[in-house]
Amino acid sequence: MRNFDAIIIGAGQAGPPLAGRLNDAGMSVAIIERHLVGGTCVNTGCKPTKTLVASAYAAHTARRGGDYGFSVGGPITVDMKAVAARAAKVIVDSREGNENWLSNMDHVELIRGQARFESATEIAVNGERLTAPRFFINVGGRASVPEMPGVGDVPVLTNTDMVALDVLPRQLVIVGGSYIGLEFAQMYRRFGSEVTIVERQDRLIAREDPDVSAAVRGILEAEGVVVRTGADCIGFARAGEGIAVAVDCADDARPIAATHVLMAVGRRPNTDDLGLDAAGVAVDSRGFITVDDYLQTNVPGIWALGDCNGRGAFTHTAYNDFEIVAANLLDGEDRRVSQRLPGYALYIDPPLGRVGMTDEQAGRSGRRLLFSKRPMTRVGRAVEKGETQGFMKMVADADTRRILGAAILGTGGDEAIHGILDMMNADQSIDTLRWAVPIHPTVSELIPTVLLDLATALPDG
Ligand SMILES: Cc1cc2nc3c(=O)[nH]c(=O)nc-3n(C[C@H](O)[C@H](O)[C@H](O)COP(=O)(O)OP(=O)(O)OC[C@H]3O[C@@H](n4cnc5c(N)ncnc54)[C@H](O)[C@@H]3O)c2cc1C
Ligand SMILES: NC(=O)c1ccc[n+]([C@@H]2O[C@H](COP(=O)([O-])OP(=O)(O)OC[C@H]3O[C@@H](n4cnc5c(N)ncnc54)[C@H](O)[C@@H]3O)[C@@H](O)[C@H]2O)c1
Repeated sequence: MRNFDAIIIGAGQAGPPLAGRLNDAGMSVAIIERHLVGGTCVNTGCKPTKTLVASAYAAHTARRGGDYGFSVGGPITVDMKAVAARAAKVIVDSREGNENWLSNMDHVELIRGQARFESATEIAVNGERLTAPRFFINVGGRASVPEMPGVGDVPVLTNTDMVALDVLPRQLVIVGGSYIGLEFAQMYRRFGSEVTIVERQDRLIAREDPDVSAAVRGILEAEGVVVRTGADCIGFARAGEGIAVAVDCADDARPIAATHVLMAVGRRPNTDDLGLDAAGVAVDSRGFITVDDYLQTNVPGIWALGDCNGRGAFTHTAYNDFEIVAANLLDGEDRRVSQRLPGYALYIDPPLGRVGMTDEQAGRSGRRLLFSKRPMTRVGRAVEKGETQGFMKMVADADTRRILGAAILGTGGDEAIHGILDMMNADQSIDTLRWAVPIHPTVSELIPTVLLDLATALPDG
């Protein structure tokens, strides 16, 4: 039995920076990783997808050359081997950077293998037992492939397969119309595939307001992505060399022909093979580890960080989990998850930047509200770039004069949203930016204008 001051399970987005802080505090740390250092984000998530999105954007812009006054002298075709190689390099560089970072920590040992709790104070890895007074679980999640008619009879891809694909699917059917589904849908359409999104709910990305869902759908359909919402009878069958994907229950409904099927219907936590029972760590009905506001599990000395605790599903929330735990343990602070503002981006083009409540959530909060909305056709920077799809909008509390939420679906929306996110984090009134002098021409320069336009009803109702 080897003894450490701390054991971290999983080298994803929270584990390595936590190892760094504990190391700097002089603690001996074992960090266990069963697969690839960097976890989902680096190897099969954010990094490769945003690299692929960039390739798709470049191809799309080249096809739009005529809009900008140039031509490329022939049809734009995509070399999927080169596209995949570019993504692979970004992955490997990032992973190696993470590995080097960990190996340079004097008191940290990276152990490759599957960790499993034997008790609340012991884990087994590679047949060896390790013990520590503190455990930090950062095991992340994986794509969920639910039981659906015929799902076991056909090959089904997940994000892990998609980022490694170096061929162009002729007919790609994507089940699930949220972050993963929409990002892959647009990029593969731009690479040249026929793409159909099949979504069970009656609109895409249904956690957003209906106007956001509708605009996102319009953006994708304008590029030739087929969208089938309200899909109530999804099923799969082999059809010759390909796959037939049933969508609707109607008797006369025809299945969609696919060469490839991507399953993008959510993720499940990697908690089923961790021996949590032996440690007595509680999970919820979906397997997410139950934590309190400080990310402590029900067992003293065991914390859970990142996707596996169900309190966030993003790299920045996993990283913030590390910041919270480190600040409380090492800096004597009182940081809590409930202090975190929800913010995220959807990386279709143009991207959707989001912070705080949707209009619908704000409406349900019972507050007196102010709304403001501006189409990107009235944002100079968007006009100049020839990228005028989308809008920016905001909802605020009429009494406290605080912004409650905002969405920027438009060029640069993933960056510009931070002007609002920072204001909300600083708990500033909507009047604060009255005399700000933003830089022209930017998308952000319209944020004070949108704030000044806040009114009790949107112009369109
Ligand atoms: C396609 C896709 C695109 C995404 N894009 C974005 C984006 O643009 N922006 C964003 O913020 N988020 C994005 N995400 C989400 C983001 O990747 C995750 O939120 C983030 O990686 C979570 O980090 P984590 O540390 O909790 O878990 P992970 O990164 O999943 O790391 C967990 C690690 O634990 C290891 N592990 C698991 N069980 C064990 C065990 N028993 N023993 C040892 N090791 C174990 C795993 O191998 C893994 O390396 C995306 C996700 C996907 C799938
Ligand atoms: N830009 C980003 O930050 C980014 C990008 C990709 C992934 N992610 C993370 O990855 C996680 C997983 O993304 P995701 O898109 O797979 O999941 P999700 O949970 O966001 O959405 C799943 C979608 O699939 C639909 N769905 C569920 N079951 C279905 C079924 N049986 N048939 C048809 N449709 C069904 C849901 O209605 C929903 O629209 C997200 O929570 C997100 O945090 C983030």
